[in-house]
Amino acid sequence: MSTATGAAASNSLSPTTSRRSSPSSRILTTPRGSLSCRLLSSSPSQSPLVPVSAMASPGAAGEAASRKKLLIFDAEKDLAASLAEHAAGLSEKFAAERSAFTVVLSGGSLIKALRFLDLLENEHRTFLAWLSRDYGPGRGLIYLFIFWHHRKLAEPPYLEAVDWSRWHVFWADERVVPKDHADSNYKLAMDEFLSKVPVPANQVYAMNDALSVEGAADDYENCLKQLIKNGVIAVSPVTGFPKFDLMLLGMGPDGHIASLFPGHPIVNENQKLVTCVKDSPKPPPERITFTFPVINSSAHIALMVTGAGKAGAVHKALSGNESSSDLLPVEMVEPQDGEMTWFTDKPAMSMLSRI
Ligand SMILES: O=C1O[C@H](COP(=O)(O)O)[C@@H](O)[C@H](O)[C@H]1O
Repeated sequence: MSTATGAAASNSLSPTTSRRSSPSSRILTTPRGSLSCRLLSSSPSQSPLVPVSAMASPGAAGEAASRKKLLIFDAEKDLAASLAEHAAGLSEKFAAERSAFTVVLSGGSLIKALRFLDLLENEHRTFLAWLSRDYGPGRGLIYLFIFWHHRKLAEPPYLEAVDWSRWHVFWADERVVPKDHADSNYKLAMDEFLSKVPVPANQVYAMNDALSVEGAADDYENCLKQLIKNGVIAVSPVTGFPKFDLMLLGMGPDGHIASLFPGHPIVNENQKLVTCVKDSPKPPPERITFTFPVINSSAHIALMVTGAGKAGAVHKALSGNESSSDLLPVEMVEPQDGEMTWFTDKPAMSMLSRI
């Protein structure tokens, strides 16, 4: 059995998750291959999970196992910490290797999981509440004094350890609305994440919101091509498409990723880097999105899927009962020149049976 080498175990930048979690590892096999599976739980013996169904091809499964990993967390904060460690570790690796770290964001719930800052502050609040309750308000006040006094040291390690100047930030998809609109993925990321970390503003590549949906897609594709010429974005020698260092994806309850929706013809786009949709089933209707060849050429894909509302799509994706002509977009995420890690929780996995 191969063991998942998730970020929590491998990254030296922060010990937070490995300190708090008690991991156990398994292989999750599916008809379309297998996933190295790590169950991260504060009480692993009580944790349910994990699905196994017949493996179609041992050879292909072995290859897929090395490319796909599944992490299942008990608590949202542990998932967020592990995702943060994963991103920080890759940032360190790529900044050293190629002086740039190209990161692709999505919208939705993923962004909440990237809020590195709130994570530790919440932990301080919890610790403070415990200290005050069990040892009296005096101890709580002393801790509060030390915390504020050493506030810079107490801030999450990423702020100091990550070389944010190497980050180049993109979006896997964007809703075609003004940048200050509540539906904008750019606004969400700026408000919740990018405004809290010192990524240089000229390395944040937003969609041009002054253009039509077609114009915005072409403009974003041209932006990518220019950055390939400049050497900021790598190219996959396997696919010939841009190879982003880290692609952060979420998944909708219907199994969509980025703005690639089930049954929409653009899921079959195999030439363009960026395309558009004018009839998105989820509002707003006009969106631009990376195509599958770009997504699947990434060096690292992190797919964050949490909550019971996603359990149906997760079940379909990981149990593989449907014919290949009926794949959900999430099932079409297949790294061609890299690896993929699912960051999930137990509610999202709840429709899958135990091993
Ligand atoms: O519309 C979108 O939805 C997906 C999933 O969002 P979530 O809130 O269910 O996690 C998101 O990944 C995508 O970027 C966004 O445009």
